[in-house]
Amino acid sequence: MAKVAIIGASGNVGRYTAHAVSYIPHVSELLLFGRPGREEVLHGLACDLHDSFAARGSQSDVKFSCTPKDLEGSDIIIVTSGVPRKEGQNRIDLAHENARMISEIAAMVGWYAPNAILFIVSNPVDVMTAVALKYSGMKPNQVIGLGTHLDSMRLKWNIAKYFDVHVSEVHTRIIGEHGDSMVPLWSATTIGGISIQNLPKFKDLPEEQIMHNVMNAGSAIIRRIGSTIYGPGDAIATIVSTILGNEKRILTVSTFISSEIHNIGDVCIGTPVRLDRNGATTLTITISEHEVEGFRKSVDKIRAITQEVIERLDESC
Ligand SMILES: NC(=O)c1ccc[n+]([C@@H]2O[C@H](COP(=O)([O-])OP(=O)(O)OC[C@H]3O[C@@H](n4cnc5c(N)ncnc54)[C@H](O)[C@@H]3O)[C@@H](O)[C@H]2O)c1
Ligand SMILES: O=C(O)C[C@H](O)C(=O)O
Repeated sequence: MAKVAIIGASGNVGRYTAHAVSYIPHVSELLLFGRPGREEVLHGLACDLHDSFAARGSQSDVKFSCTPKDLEGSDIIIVTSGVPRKEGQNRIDLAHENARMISEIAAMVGWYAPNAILFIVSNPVDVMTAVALKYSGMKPNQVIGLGTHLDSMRLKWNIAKYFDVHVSEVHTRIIGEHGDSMVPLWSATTIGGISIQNLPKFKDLPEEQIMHNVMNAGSAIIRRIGSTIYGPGDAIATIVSTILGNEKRILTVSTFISSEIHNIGDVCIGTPVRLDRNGATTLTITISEHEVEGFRKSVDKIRAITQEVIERLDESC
Protein backbone atom coordinates (compact mmCIF):
# COMPACT_ATOMS: atom_id res chain seq x y z
CA MET A 1 0.00 0.00 0.00
CA ALA A 2 1.22 3.49 -0.74
CA LYS A 3 1.28 7.04 0.55
CA VAL A 4 0.71 9.74 -2.08
CA ALA A 5 1.22 13.43 -1.29
CA ILE A 6 -0.05 16.31 -3.41
CA ILE A 7 1.76 19.63 -2.99
CA GLY A 8 -0.51 22.41 -4.23
CA ALA A 9 -3.61 20.40 -3.29
CA SER A 10 -5.75 23.48 -2.74
CA GLY A 11 -5.52 24.54 -6.40
CA ASN A 12 -7.78 23.57 -9.30
CA VAL A 13 -5.60 20.74 -10.60
CA GLY A 14 -4.44 19.64 -7.14
CA ARG A 15 -7.89 19.16 -5.71
CA TYR A 16 -9.27 17.17 -8.67
CA THR A 17 -6.05 15.12 -8.76
CA ALA A 18 -6.64 14.21 -5.10
CA HIS A 19 -10.07 12.89 -6.05
CA ALA A 20 -8.81 10.99 -9.12
CA VAL A 21 -5.87 9.47 -7.24
CA SER A 22 -8.12 8.37 -4.38
CA TYR A 23 -9.69 5.80 -6.74
CA ILE A 24 -6.37 3.97 -7.19
CA PRO A 25 -6.55 0.75 -5.12
CA HIS A 26 -2.85 0.92 -4.09
CA VAL A 27 -3.31 4.29 -2.37
CA SER A 28 -3.86 3.82 1.36
CA GLU A 29 -2.93 7.34 2.46
CA LEU A 30 -3.46 10.62 0.67
CA LEU A 31 -1.73 13.72 2.02
CA LEU A 32 -3.03 17.12 0.92
CA PHE A 33 -0.07 19.47 1.33
CA GLY A 34 0.14 23.23 1.01
CA ARG A 35 2.03 26.28 2.12
CA PRO A 36 1.43 27.76 5.60
CA GLY A 37 -1.81 29.73 5.62
CA ARG A 38 -3.69 27.16 3.51
CA GLU A 39 -4.67 24.95 6.50
CA GLU A 40 -8.37 25.87 6.49
CA VAL A 41 -8.80 25.16 2.78
CA LEU A 42 -6.86 21.90 3.00
CA HIS A 43 -8.86 20.87 6.07
CA GLY A 44 -12.11 21.53 4.19
CA LEU A 45 -10.93 19.52 1.18
CA ALA A 46 -9.86 16.63 3.40
CA CYS A 47 -13.33 16.57 5.05
CA ASP A 48 -15.03 16.63 1.65
CA LEU A 49 -12.85 13.74 0.41
CA HIS A 50 -13.66 11.81 3.61
CA ASP A 51 -17.33 12.15 2.68
CA SER A 52 -16.50 10.94 -0.84
CA PHE A 53 -14.77 7.87 0.66
CA ALA A 54 -17.74 7.27 2.96
CA ALA A 55 -20.13 7.45 0.01
CA ARG A 56 -17.99 4.90 -1.86
CA GLY A 57 -17.36 2.69 1.17
CA SER A 58 -13.59 3.24 0.85
CA GLN A 59 -11.22 2.53 3.77
CA SER A 60 -8.51 4.96 2.54
CA ASP A 61 -7.28 7.77 4.73
CA VAL A 62 -6.84 11.42 3.80
CA LYS A 63 -4.75 13.89 5.84
CA PHE A 64 -3.70 17.49 5.33
CA SER A 65 -0.56 19.33 6.35
CA CYS A 66 1.64 22.39 5.85
CA THR A 67 4.54 20.81 7.81
CA PRO A 68 7.34 19.42 5.57
CA LYS A 69 8.16 16.55 7.96
CA ASP A 70 4.75 15.06 7.17
CA LEU A 71 6.01 14.30 3.65
CA GLU A 72 8.23 11.58 5.11
CA GLY A 73 7.37 8.09 3.93
CA SER A 74 5.61 9.26 0.76
CA ASP A 75 5.93 6.91 -2.21
CA ILE A 76 4.91 9.52 -4.78
CA ILE A 77 4.82 13.29 -4.36
CA ILE A 78 2.82 15.14 -7.01
CA VAL A 79 3.53 18.87 -7.39
CA THR A 80 0.72 21.03 -8.76
CA SER A 81 1.83 24.26 -7.04
CA GLY A 82 2.37 27.19 -9.30
CA VAL A 83 0.89 30.00 -11.25
CA PRO A 84 -1.30 28.86 -14.16
CA ARG A 85 -1.27 30.76 -17.44
CA LYS A 86 -3.99 33.24 -18.23
CA GLU A 87 -5.66 33.74 -21.59
CA GLY A 88 -3.10 35.05 -24.11
CA GLN A 89 -0.10 33.75 -22.13
CA ASN A 90 2.26 30.99 -23.19
CA ARG A 91 3.31 28.29 -20.69
CA ILE A 92 6.93 29.44 -21.07
CA ASP A 93 5.89 32.88 -19.71
CA LEU A 94 5.50 31.20 -16.29
CA ALA A 95 9.06 29.81 -16.22
CA HIS A 96 10.91 32.21 -13.95
CA GLU A 97 8.03 32.74 -11.52
CA ASN A 98 7.29 29.04 -11.04
CA ALA A 99 10.96 27.97 -11.03
CA ARG A 100 11.61 29.69 -7.69
CA MET A 101 8.65 27.88 -6.12
CA ILE A 102 9.59 24.50 -7.63
CA SER A 103 13.24 24.79 -6.57
CA GLU A 104 12.16 25.32 -2.95
CA ILE A 105 9.60 22.51 -3.06
CA ALA A 106 12.15 20.15 -4.69
CA ALA A 107 14.76 20.87 -2.02
CA MET A 108 12.13 20.14 0.66
CA VAL A 109 11.15 16.85 -1.01
CA GLY A 110 14.80 15.82 -1.48
CA TRP A 111 15.34 16.34 2.25
CA TYR A 112 12.19 14.77 3.70
CA ALA A 113 11.32 12.09 1.14
CA PRO A 114 14.53 11.27 -0.78
CA ASN A 115 13.26 7.85 -1.85
CA ALA A 116 9.95 9.04 -3.29
CA ILE A 117 9.05 9.52 -6.95
CA LEU A 118 8.75 13.27 -7.52
CA PHE A 119 6.09 14.01 -10.14
CA ILE A 120 5.93 17.56 -11.51
CA VAL A 121 2.81 19.03 -13.11
CA SER A 122 3.50 22.79 -12.81
CA ASN A 123 4.21 24.59 -16.07
CA PRO A 124 6.29 24.92 -18.14
CA VAL A 125 6.48 21.30 -17.10
CA ASP A 126 9.68 20.26 -18.93
CA VAL A 127 11.66 23.16 -17.49
CA MET A 128 10.14 22.62 -14.03
CA THR A 129 11.09 18.93 -14.16
CA ALA A 130 14.73 19.93 -14.78
CA VAL A 131 14.59 22.43 -11.91
CA ALA A 132 13.11 19.74 -9.64
CA LEU A 133 15.79 17.23 -10.67
CA LYS A 134 18.57 19.68 -9.88
CA TYR A 135 17.27 21.07 -6.59
CA SER A 136 15.94 17.81 -5.13
CA GLY A 137 19.28 16.06 -5.56
CA MET A 138 17.27 12.95 -6.48
CA LYS A 139 18.19 10.48 -9.24
CA PRO A 140 16.85 10.98 -12.82
CA ASN A 141 14.61 7.89 -12.63
CA GLN A 142 12.87 9.39 -9.58
CA VAL A 143 11.91 12.74 -11.11
CA ILE A 144 9.27 12.89 -13.83
CA GLY A 145 6.94 15.50 -15.29
CA LEU A 146 3.50 15.14 -16.87
CA GLY A 147 5.30 15.96 -20.15
CA THR A 148 3.38 15.16 -23.33
CA HIS A 149 1.24 12.42 -21.81
CA LEU A 150 -1.90 14.59 -21.81
CA ASP A 151 -1.11 15.83 -25.36
CA SER A 152 -0.70 12.21 -26.47
CA MET A 153 -4.13 11.36 -25.01
CA ARG A 154 -5.65 14.37 -26.78
CA LEU A 155 -4.13 13.17 -30.08
CA LYS A 156 -5.32 9.62 -29.47
CA TRP A 157 -8.89 10.86 -28.95
CA ASN A 158 -8.81 12.96 -32.16
CA ILE A 159 -7.50 10.02 -34.21
CA ALA A 160 -10.14 7.67 -32.77
CA LYS A 161 -12.87 10.16 -33.76
CA TYR A 162 -11.56 10.52 -37.31
CA PHE A 163 -11.22 6.76 -37.90
CA ASP A 164 -14.42 6.04 -35.94
CA VAL A 165 -12.81 3.39 -33.75
CA HIS A 166 -12.69 2.76 -30.00
CA VAL A 167 -10.07 4.96 -28.41
CA SER A 168 -8.25 1.95 -26.93
CA GLU A 169 -7.52 0.69 -30.49
CA VAL A 170 -5.32 3.75 -31.13
CA HIS A 171 -1.68 3.79 -30.05
CA THR A 172 0.13 7.04 -30.64
CA ARG A 173 2.34 9.53 -28.85
CA ILE A 174 3.64 13.05 -28.94
CA ILE A 175 7.21 13.73 -27.83
CA GLY A 176 9.15 16.92 -27.08
CA GLU A 177 7.95 20.07 -25.35
CA HIS A 178 4.56 20.22 -23.64
CA GLY A 179 4.01 23.32 -25.78
CA ASP A 180 4.34 24.81 -29.24
CA SER A 181 7.26 22.65 -30.45
CA MET A 182 5.69 19.25 -29.57
CA VAL A 183 6.21 16.50 -32.19
CA PRO A 184 3.52 13.92 -33.08
CA LEU A 185 5.01 10.51 -33.88
CA TRP A 186 2.91 9.48 -36.89
CA SER A 187 5.56 6.83 -37.59
CA ALA A 188 4.63 5.18 -34.27
CA THR A 189 0.85 5.48 -34.64
CA THR A 190 -1.21 2.31 -35.05
CA ILE A 191 -4.89 1.42 -35.08
CA GLY A 192 -5.70 -2.12 -34.05
CA GLY A 193 -1.97 -2.84 -34.38
CA ILE A 194 -1.89 -1.68 -38.03
CA SER A 195 0.35 1.22 -38.97
CA ILE A 196 -1.85 4.26 -39.61
CA GLN A 197 -0.22 4.85 -43.03
CA ASN A 198 -1.56 1.46 -44.17
CA LEU A 199 -5.21 2.43 -43.65
CA PRO A 200 -7.18 3.86 -46.63
CA LYS A 201 -8.59 6.83 -44.67
CA PHE A 202 -5.05 7.98 -43.80
CA LYS A 203 -4.66 9.84 -47.13
CA ASP A 204 -7.35 12.35 -46.10
CA LEU A 205 -6.34 12.61 -42.43
CA PRO A 206 -6.39 16.34 -41.51
CA GLU A 207 -3.06 16.14 -39.68
CA GLU A 208 -2.59 19.90 -39.40
CA GLN A 209 -6.11 20.48 -38.10
CA ILE A 210 -5.75 17.69 -35.56
CA MET A 211 -2.41 19.00 -34.31
CA HIS A 212 -3.88 22.50 -34.12
CA ASN A 213 -6.66 21.12 -31.89
CA VAL A 214 -4.18 19.26 -29.69
CA MET A 215 -1.75 22.17 -29.33
CA ASN A 216 -4.51 24.61 -28.50
CA ALA A 217 -6.61 22.32 -26.29
CA GLY A 218 -5.25 23.83 -23.07
CA SER A 219 -5.67 27.47 -24.10
CA ALA A 220 -9.17 26.80 -25.49
CA ILE A 221 -10.25 25.39 -22.10
CA ILE A 222 -8.54 28.17 -20.14
CA ARG A 223 -10.34 30.78 -22.28
CA ARG A 224 -13.70 29.24 -21.39
CA ILE A 225 -13.36 28.09 -17.78
CA GLY A 226 -10.10 29.56 -16.46
CA SER A 227 -8.08 26.34 -16.14
CA THR A 228 -7.78 22.73 -17.28
CA ILE A 229 -8.78 20.39 -14.47
CA TYR A 230 -10.21 16.93 -15.26
CA GLY A 231 -7.93 16.11 -18.22
CA PRO A 232 -4.70 16.73 -16.28
CA GLY A 233 -6.12 15.15 -13.09
CA ASP A 234 -7.04 11.88 -14.81
CA ALA A 235 -3.80 11.85 -16.84
CA ILE A 236 -1.85 12.24 -13.56
CA ALA A 237 -3.86 9.43 -11.95
CA THR A 238 -3.02 7.05 -14.85
CA ILE A 239 0.69 7.68 -14.30
CA VAL A 240 0.42 7.25 -10.51
CA SER A 241 -1.52 4.02 -10.97
CA THR A 242 1.05 2.71 -13.47
CA ILE A 243 3.91 3.39 -11.06
CA LEU A 244 2.23 2.02 -7.92
CA GLY A 245 0.97 -1.05 -9.79
CA ASN A 246 4.51 -1.68 -11.12
CA GLU A 247 2.79 -2.00 -14.49
CA LYS A 248 5.77 -1.23 -16.80
CA ARG A 249 3.51 0.63 -19.23
CA ILE A 250 5.18 2.89 -21.79
CA LEU A 251 3.89 6.42 -21.27
CA THR A 252 5.23 9.72 -22.58
CA VAL A 253 6.43 11.72 -19.60
CA SER A 254 9.06 14.36 -19.11
CA THR A 255 12.29 12.84 -17.89
CA PHE A 256 16.02 13.47 -18.22
CA ILE A 257 17.40 12.05 -21.46
CA SER A 258 21.10 11.96 -22.22
CA SER A 259 21.22 10.65 -25.82
CA GLU A 260 18.51 7.99 -26.16
CA ILE A 261 16.75 9.42 -29.22
CA HIS A 262 19.13 9.80 -32.20
CA ASN A 263 21.87 11.06 -29.85
CA ILE A 264 19.78 14.07 -28.84
CA GLY A 265 19.56 14.89 -25.14
CA ASP A 266 20.92 16.62 -22.03
CA VAL A 267 17.47 17.94 -21.20
CA CYS A 268 14.22 17.02 -19.43
CA ILE A 269 11.53 16.58 -22.08
CA GLY A 270 8.60 14.33 -23.07
CA THR A 271 9.78 10.94 -24.34
CA PRO A 272 8.45 7.37 -24.09
CA VAL A 273 9.51 5.80 -20.82
CA ARG A 274 8.78 2.55 -19.02
CA LEU A 275 7.14 3.30 -15.68
CA ASP A 276 7.30 1.03 -12.64
CA ARG A 277 7.86 1.25 -8.86
CA ASN A 278 11.42 2.50 -9.53
CA GLY A 279 10.11 5.37 -11.62
CA ALA A 280 11.16 6.03 -15.20
CA THR A 281 13.42 4.12 -17.56
CA THR A 282 13.97 5.98 -20.82
CA LEU A 283 13.65 3.97 -24.01
CA THR A 284 16.09 4.19 -26.89
CA ILE A 285 14.01 4.64 -30.04
CA THR A 286 14.36 5.37 -33.75
CA ILE A 287 11.95 7.82 -35.41
CA SER A 288 11.55 9.23 -38.92
CA GLU A 289 13.93 11.88 -40.27
CA HIS A 290 11.23 14.54 -40.21
CA GLU A 291 10.38 13.68 -36.59
CA VAL A 292 14.06 13.81 -35.59
CA GLU A 293 14.29 17.31 -37.05
CA GLY A 294 11.26 18.48 -35.05
CA PHE A 295 12.46 16.78 -31.87
CA ARG A 296 15.91 18.36 -32.17
CA LYS A 297 14.33 21.83 -32.45
CA SER A 298 12.09 21.14 -29.44
CA VAL A 299 15.04 19.92 -27.36
CA ASP A 300 17.19 22.93 -28.35
CA LYS A 301 14.38 25.29 -27.33
CA ILE A 302 13.74 23.64 -23.93
CA ARG A 303 17.46 23.19 -23.19
CA ALA A 304 18.11 26.92 -23.77
CA ILE A 305 15.19 28.03 -21.57
CA THR A 306 16.13 25.52 -18.86
CA GLN A 307 19.72 26.81 -18.81
CA GLU A 308 18.56 30.43 -18.55
CA VAL A 309 16.11 29.61 -15.73
CA ILE A 310 18.65 27.58 -13.74
CA GLU A 311 21.37 30.23 -14.21
CA ARG A 312 19.04 32.87 -12.81
CA LEU A 313 18.07 30.64 -9.88
CA ASP A 314 21.74 29.91 -9.12
CA GLU A 315 22.59 33.64 -9.23
CA SER A 316 19.90 34.44 -6.68
CA CYS A 317 20.87 31.61 -4.27
N1 LIG B 1 1.51 19.88 -17.20
C1 LIG B 1 0.22 19.99 -17.45
O1 LIG B 1 -0.30 19.34 -18.36
C2 LIG B 1 -0.61 20.90 -16.60
C3 LIG B 1 -2.00 20.81 -16.61
C4 LIG B 1 -2.75 21.69 -15.84
C5 LIG B 1 -2.09 22.64 -15.04
N2 LIG B 1 -0.76 22.69 -15.05
C6 LIG B 1 -0.03 23.66 -14.22
O2 LIG B 1 -0.27 23.37 -12.84
C7 LIG B 1 -0.11 24.56 -12.06
C8 LIG B 1 -1.34 24.74 -11.17
O3 LIG B 1 -2.49 25.01 -11.95
P1 LIG B 1 -3.91 25.29 -11.23
O4 LIG B 1 -4.88 25.54 -12.30
O5 LIG B 1 -4.16 24.24 -10.21
O6 LIG B 1 -3.59 26.67 -10.48
P2 LIG B 1 -4.29 27.24 -9.16
O7 LIG B 1 -4.00 28.70 -9.11
O8 LIG B 1 -5.71 26.79 -9.08
O9 LIG B 1 -3.50 26.52 -7.97
C9 LIG B 1 -2.16 26.83 -7.73
C10 LIG B 1 -1.70 26.13 -6.47
O10 LIG B 1 -0.34 26.54 -6.24
C11 LIG B 1 -0.22 27.03 -4.91
N3 LIG B 1 0.78 28.10 -4.89
C12 LIG B 1 0.70 29.31 -5.52
N4 LIG B 1 1.78 30.04 -5.19
C13 LIG B 1 2.56 29.28 -4.36
C14 LIG B 1 3.80 29.46 -3.71
N5 LIG B 1 4.49 30.61 -3.82
N6 LIG B 1 4.30 28.44 -2.96
C15 LIG B 1 3.63 27.27 -2.86
N7 LIG B 1 2.43 27.05 -3.45
C16 LIG B 1 1.92 28.03 -4.19
C17 LIG B 1 -1.61 27.55 -4.55
O11 LIG B 1 -1.79 27.59 -3.14
C18 LIG B 1 -2.49 26.50 -5.22
O12 LIG B 1 -2.60 25.36 -4.39
C19 LIG B 1 0.09 25.68 -13.09
O13 LIG B 1 1.46 25.96 -13.24
C20 LIG B 1 -0.48 25.10 -14.38
O14 LIG B 1 0.04 25.70 -15.53
C21 LIG B 1 0.00 21.84 -15.79
O1 LIG C 1 -2.61 24.64 -21.13
C1 LIG C 1 -2.28 24.86 -19.95
O2 LIG C 1 -1.71 25.90 -19.59
C2 LIG C 1 -2.59 23.81 -18.92
C3 LIG C 1 -2.01 22.49 -19.28
O3 LIG C 1 -0.67 22.58 -19.63
C4 LIG C 1 -2.80 21.77 -20.32
O4 LIG C 1 -2.27 21.46 -21.39
O5 LIG C 1 -3.98 21.48 -20.06
